Amino acid sequence: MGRSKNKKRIYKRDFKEKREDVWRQDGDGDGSGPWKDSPNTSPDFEDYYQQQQIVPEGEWETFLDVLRTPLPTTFRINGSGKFAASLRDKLADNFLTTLGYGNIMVDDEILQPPKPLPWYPDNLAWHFNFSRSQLRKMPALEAIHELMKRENDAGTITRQEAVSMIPPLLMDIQSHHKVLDTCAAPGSKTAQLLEMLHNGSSQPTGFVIANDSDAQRCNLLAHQTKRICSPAMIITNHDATRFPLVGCRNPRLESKVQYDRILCDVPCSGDGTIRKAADIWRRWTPINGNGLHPLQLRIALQSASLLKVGGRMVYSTCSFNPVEDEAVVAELLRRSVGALELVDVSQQLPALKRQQGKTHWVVKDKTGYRASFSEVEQEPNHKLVPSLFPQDDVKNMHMERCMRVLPHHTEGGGFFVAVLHKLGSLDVEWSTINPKNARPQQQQQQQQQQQQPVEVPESSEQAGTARHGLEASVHVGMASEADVEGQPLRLPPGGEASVISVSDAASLGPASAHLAADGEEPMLVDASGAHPDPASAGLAGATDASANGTCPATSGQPGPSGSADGTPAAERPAAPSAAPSGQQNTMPDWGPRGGGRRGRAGGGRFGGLDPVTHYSNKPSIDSIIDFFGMKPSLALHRQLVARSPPDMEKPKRLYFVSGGVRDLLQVDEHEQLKVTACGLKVLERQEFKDASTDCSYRISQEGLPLVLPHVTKQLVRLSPTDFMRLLTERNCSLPDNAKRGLTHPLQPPADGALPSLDNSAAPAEDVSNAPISDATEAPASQSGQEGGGGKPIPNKVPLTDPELLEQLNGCLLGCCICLLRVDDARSLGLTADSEAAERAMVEGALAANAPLAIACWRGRSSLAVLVSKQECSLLEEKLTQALARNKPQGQQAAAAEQPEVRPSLAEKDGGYESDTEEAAVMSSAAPAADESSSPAHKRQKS
Ligand SMILES: C[S@@+](CC[C@H](N)C(=O)[O-])C[C@H]1O[C@@H](n2cnc3c(N)ncnc32)[C@H](O)[C@@H]1O
Repeated sequence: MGRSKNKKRIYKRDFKEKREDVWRQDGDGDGSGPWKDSPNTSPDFEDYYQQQQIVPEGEWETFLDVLRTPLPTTFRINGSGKFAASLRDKLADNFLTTLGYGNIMVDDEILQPPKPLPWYPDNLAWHFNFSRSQLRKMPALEAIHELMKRENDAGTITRQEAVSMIPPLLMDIQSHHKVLDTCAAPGSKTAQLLEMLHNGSSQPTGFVIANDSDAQRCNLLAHQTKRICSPAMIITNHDATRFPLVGCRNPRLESKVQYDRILCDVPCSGDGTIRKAADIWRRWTPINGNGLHPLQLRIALQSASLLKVGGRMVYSTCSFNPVEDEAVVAELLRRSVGALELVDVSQQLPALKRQQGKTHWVVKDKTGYRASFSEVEQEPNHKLVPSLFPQDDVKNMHMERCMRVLPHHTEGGGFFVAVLHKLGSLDVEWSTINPKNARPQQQQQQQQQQQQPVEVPESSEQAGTARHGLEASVHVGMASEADVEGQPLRLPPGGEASVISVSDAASLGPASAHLAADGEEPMLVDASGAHPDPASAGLAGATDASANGTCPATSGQPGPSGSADGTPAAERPAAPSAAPSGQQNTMPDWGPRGGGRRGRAGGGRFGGLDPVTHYSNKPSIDSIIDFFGMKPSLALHRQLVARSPPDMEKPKRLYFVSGGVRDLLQVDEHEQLKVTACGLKVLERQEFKDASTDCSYRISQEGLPLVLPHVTKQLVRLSPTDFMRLLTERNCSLPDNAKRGLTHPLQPPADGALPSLDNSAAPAEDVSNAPISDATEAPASQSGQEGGGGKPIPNKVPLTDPELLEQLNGCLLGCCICLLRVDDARSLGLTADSEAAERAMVEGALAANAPLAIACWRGRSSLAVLVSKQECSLLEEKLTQALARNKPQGQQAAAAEQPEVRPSLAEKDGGYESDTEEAAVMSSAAPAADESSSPAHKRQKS
């Protein structure tokens, strides 16, 4: 099948990391940002929403007034449990000591101190409302803002709009759940979902798929979720209206993956964010909502078909508009014919004030308001579809269970949420979206929909109002999911093939028509091209590989979601974990996904992206296990993947995936999933040969929080002084008695290039600053020092702590992990040991509360860090703060009297202004006890 004209070729570069500055203050009400030229009024908007009666009587003016004020800044403390609670208390304490207990007056205006969101569980989400000019006027406020930025960088908090935190809280995520986030970028909700998945399990058996149709925005997703350090995440790049139903090829099987939880946070007109994006006032038109409705509906329909029976789906928008909200939900319920119902969540988040969903609304087009479709159906040129309108059946759908959150009720933005439960399989009635199968009355309706294209925004400006809405629909059909090695994928009889077909899509409006136009097959069709007969499916619960047979690929392994008896995977006895080191790996190889060499070189199923394949090179994995003394609790043999052709012996990077992700990839043998990222990078190739090891990999800094609890060798514990010194100098020499001769020289890569450092974490310049000049030894010219090749580094006092040297002597040359001594870490209030690290993961606070540890290189005569400068700065910051916090009282007071100017991370990176005032205000900014090695001390000396 040829490549469609409309398909956009995707390259790896589309997924390169680009960082969003989430702390940038948009529209802070002081004349900067989008508020500057905004009219803050729109007769159309006001008229439309008064007609819709979305605001309770008597509150209209307050509603409008609040919409014209900027949105407060809100953040969420990552994770849950003890770690999150202690950070919450620390922040609360910091706010109080910085701002005092009384009111804050700026320009005769009383400002409220930061306070917790009343409805968010355990006070783990906070908000504050200071404008940029207020920040400037009061250093204490600026200090708070800086603190937030630092904590955000360290991964302990996430800035997120308050209302956007609601959907995940209503999803009841458990660690064995298979979760799909259909429209996930930039990923604030995905991060929340992942934390919830980890709550209670360091290696959950479930997973989260974060999907977005926009390749560039998938990259934002990767960034947003990276700091969670979760092996249970997959990022995919599909049009959610055609998200593939993943399954085995074996025709006897019904091993289709369906999801326990699905979030449809769909593209919408976004007028609920008007306090943040004030230009919406100027660009607002009801036509946006009418145009987005079909896309939203198709995403919801496809999602519902991928939902497990018994599963929960949340549909949400940040739009006030009933045609994007209630109308979509109503049509979804209508087509499900009882297979879906709205869940009553009125008792959840009791402190959250909300409005019930509506049973009546009106639709507006260019000619005016319309109450029902019958008013327009005779008009030749109308562009409205029946599902935009309320119909009689809406009254029986419990629309009061939907919730609309209004800004003046919550001090936040506007939001709409509906929680749905799947009661049974979506059978014949569901497939009536295909006109061929429709009942006569429905056929008539659908023909009308087909003939009358939906009204869409006309100008590009109008289209731009939609939050990643219509513009995203041009991504439809980037890759042909229909074609598996030239053959349409066949479903077993009875497959719940409610995946929307081309003709279905055409019946739903212009974006769908585009689908049909590109001439692709539907993703899952039976041999005749029609939907298989779902009535015979009995499929609803039969989502497991084990339901009717055994998938050869998973033979002997539990299916991805549970057994035929419906027992969730998590409740079944665990499958044998990793093959212990040295033992035969009993895991059958997955076989090449997607039919072998189909990566970039081979033209690729998803042109430009190498396939994700199981890494099963036993000798290589054994050597890693042996070198680092990895415990069998980390199932390296079973759960390592690489982004490379399956026969590549030593790929550059190895990623660890959770059992759930592994099962999913294994079942997705047709490589239907267009995976742009998955798992956690734990190992990077390192070209060296030492007499004592064949290990070709070093541990990547990014993967340390996950790997560390399972490592028993190559661990080096340092005092805070030496640890700080290592972080600031990045390369420390060793005294003569710790120098090592080599039986076999370590070999630099063939091209003479530096071993690659943590590429994703380190920008290119950091790599050029890498402290190792060859694979054997710490730096020569690159770190501005002499040395290398075993020569001592002049002007450097070597590390001399005998205990440390003894440990280094016990290490093999090569990668080692440096971390704080257990007692020191504990007394500084930092995570110290593997048990605590495990607990941090179990609480979903992964990276942020991992032990202070750093991947290093034990060379012949030096110890050098293997991470970027930025990474070192973050750790340095964390240690400095811990040392300052734990200073004896007297020293803290002295430090407060004579505040020292400590270079903030931001300042060092050239990102923000100097934080002189902050240093004066925040006790945590006082210099470290370890004066000689603190950055401040170094600066003073210089
Ligand atoms: C409202 S945003 C999602 C926000 C996100 N859930 C979060 O919490 O950060 C909508 C997203 O849907 C994506 N999108 C638009 N059309 C889509 C489609 N057909 N399939 C999948 N994603 C789509 C956009 O690229 C955009 O990132």
